[in-house]
This record gives sequence, structure tokens and C-alpha cells, in this order.
Amino acid sequence: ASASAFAPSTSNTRASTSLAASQVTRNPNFGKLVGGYLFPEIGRRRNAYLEENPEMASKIISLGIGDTTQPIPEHILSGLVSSASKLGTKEGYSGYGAEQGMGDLRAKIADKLYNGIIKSDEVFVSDGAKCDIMRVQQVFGSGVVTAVQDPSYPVYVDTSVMMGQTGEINKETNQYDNIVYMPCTAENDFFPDIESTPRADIVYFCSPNNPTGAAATKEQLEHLVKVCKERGSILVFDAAYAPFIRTEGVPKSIFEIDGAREVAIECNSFSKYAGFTGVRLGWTVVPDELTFSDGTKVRDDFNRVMSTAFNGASNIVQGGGLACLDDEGLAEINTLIDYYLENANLLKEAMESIGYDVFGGTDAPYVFVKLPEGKKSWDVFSEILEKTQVVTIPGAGFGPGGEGYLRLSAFAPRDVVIEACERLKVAMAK
Ligand SMILES: Cc1ncc(COP(=O)(O)O)c(CN[C@@H](CCC(=O)O)C(=O)O)c1O
Repeated sequence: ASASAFAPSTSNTRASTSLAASQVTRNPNFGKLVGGYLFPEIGRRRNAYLEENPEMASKIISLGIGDTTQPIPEHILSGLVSSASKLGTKEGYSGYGAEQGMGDLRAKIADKLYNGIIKSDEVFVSDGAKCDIMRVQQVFGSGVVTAVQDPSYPVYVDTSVMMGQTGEINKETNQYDNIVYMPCTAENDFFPDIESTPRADIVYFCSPNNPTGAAATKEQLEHLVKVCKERGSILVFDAAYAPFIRTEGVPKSIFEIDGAREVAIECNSFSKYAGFTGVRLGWTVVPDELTFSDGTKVRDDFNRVMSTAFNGASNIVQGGGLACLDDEGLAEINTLIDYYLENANLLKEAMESIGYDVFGGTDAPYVFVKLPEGKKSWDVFSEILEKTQVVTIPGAGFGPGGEGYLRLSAFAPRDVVIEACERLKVAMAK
């Protein structure tokens, strides 16, 4: 069992202390969430293990959370530093900026990353793709039906629950009522048979995918856009791992697909491009043509959320974003991504060498390992942690479709990846 295997998060337990309870009724949607968010739960279990085994602290290595580890390269760093230094001068100081982002950064994203197929005023600069997913959810509200790939990044489901779009979780299936789960399996190359799934208003689709590592082909994305168009659905395309795509012809943006402007929003991020996971810089593209059933523009409502509930991405960080998109910055990004892709290749080869079926890891920083029949991923997570002190992510944490798999992330330093491969080859040998 996936979610229910989590320790009940504090938000699910009634206050048992003597503190005087407020008279405020709790938002019932938060009570529907089962357990805590996946990644803090991984950290909790890691810490619980270390509490029991303090002597293992120096041995712990992580192939868990997809968090970058390589230092920010020189040119990109100079962008951050010079932006910060400017704030110390009269002529360079700036306060609140446009909530939608600096005009020249919006223009540079549209130009350098979309070759002009997107207009700069359709680009909204933010503090990250995860944050924008919740902002997009706020635009859609509680009255929509959401579809997700299964397995997928847990934020889509959890924010749908928080927004009141769902019923309770079905303890048998580990699926929330009123969410459409689109199975992504080894049998369908981790691309869902969309026609066979019920219509949803909003379809979240991540490619290259977290956790499976599958990068959808042009034909697959053309089909996805076509079905969304026919059904009047809005597609939220999460392209946070686009820079990892190296296979010729595989789209890096949904807007490479004809017709996407009428159906799609794209969330993206500098996190994995440039090691900005802690710097916090992302963007969302909402095309002018995208409208609701009453003809109003989705872009206008997204802009309303951004201007009402957000005061813009940091001016320092946006300076770093501008440097990322210089030729020197783009070259540095390529070098960083190559480094992580080599790590992914090492992980893939190591697990295949001991007889596992391994998916992803080619156009993505995640390797998705098929476990032996009947093995539960949370059990394997614990087994590996205890035997090898390597932190991984159980597939069940990404939805019921992830059960029976393990996600390994390629973001650790090279020597750590090599060490982890050696330990896993010993401990997981069939
Ligand atoms: C598909 C996807 N979208 C967005 C993000 C986050 O983008 P930001 O721009 O950094 O907000 C992640 C990071 N997922 C990582 C980290 C865990 C998390 O974001 O909760 C992971 O899956 O390990 C992701 O996997």
C-alpha cells in the first residue's frame, strides 16, 4: 500500500494536546490527504533510520530527491552576483518588480527557449514550477475533474485534493475519487491510452516524466493535443526536465506541437537547468488563445493570481536567469545536464548488470527500476536503506501505478553515484 503506508501526518491527527482549540472549522480537503507529502516522508524515514543507527550517518548516500548537487557555473553565477551587487548602489537598486517577471527575461525565455513560437507576454516568471502548479490549480478552482499520469509527480494529485476537486481516497485502489488516473506502464511504454480513460477538464502531463523517465515522442504528444482539443480539455504540460532531452526529434516543449496553443499551458523551471533548486526560478507559459468555455482568457485569470498572490520572482534570481540564457550560460547548462545524464547511464547499467528491467535514464535524470514480482516498493526502500545506506524513492510514492518500481535519481555527485552502484549491485543481486 502506498500512501496509507505513510506515517499519519500531523495534519491528519486531531490535536491531542491541552492547547485550546480555535473555533475555526478545518478545511475538510486537508483531511482527505493521506499522510505527509512524499519527499519529507522520505527524509523522516531516513532520519528515523539514523536515530536507530547513528554510526551509519557517514555512510548515508542519496539517490532520492531529485535535487541538484553541482555548483552553479561561473557565467550563470556572475549573473546572480552582479544582480545582488547592483542592489547596493543608488542607480542599480530596484524594489518590487512586475509580478509577471522582468520584461527582458520574459523576452529572452520566449526567444532562446521557444524560438519565438511563444510571445514574451505569454511567459510568467515565477519562483518555481511546483509553485506554479498550485497557482494553476487556483485558477481552475474546485469544480474541475483532473487527470494525471499514473505514476506521476505527487504535486498534481495533492494540489487537486487541497483545492477540493476530489472525494476521499479509495483505500482499495489508493486512488482519489474524481481524479482520472491514466495508467503508464512498461506495456504501454509509459504513455497512457488516453481514449480509454474518461474525459477530464484538466490533464496534467509531465515529459520527460517523473518518475518513469519516459520522454513522449512527437507523435504521442500530437495525439495528446488532438484528444484534449476534441474533448475541450486543458493540458498542463510540465517540462521541468526538458533540458535532459537528447534524442533527436523528441519535443522539449508542448508548443512544438501544432494546435497546442489552443489547449495547453506549460510549466517549466530553471531548477534542473542550472542547479537553481534552492535559487528558485521558474516560468509558466499561458498562450493568448487558451480560453474557458465562456470565452474568457485563461491567461487573464492566471495573471490575476500572479498579481494578487505573488510579488514576483526575486530580482537577484532573475538576473541569474538572464545569464542562464546567454550563449555562455546555455553552454554551461549543457555541461551540467551531460554530467547528470552520465550518472543516469551508470545507474541504468548497474541495475541492468544484475538482471533488472530498467526504464528511463536516457532523456531524463530518473531511472525507474522494475522490482521482482510481489515486492512492495516501500519495503524495498527500507531494505536498501538498511542494507546499503542508500536512499531511494519507492514507486508507490508516485501513485498506485508506481507500485513495484523504485526511482533512482541521477543528481548525486559522480563518486557518490559510483559508490551507490557498487552497493546496490551487491545488495540487490537477484
Ligand atoms: C515534474 C516536476 N515538476 C516540478 C518540480 C519542481 O520544480 P521547481 O521549479 O523546483 O519548483 C519537480 C521536482 N521534483 C523533485 C523534487 C521534489 C519536489 O519538487 O517536491 C523530485 O521529484 O525529486 C518535478 O519533478
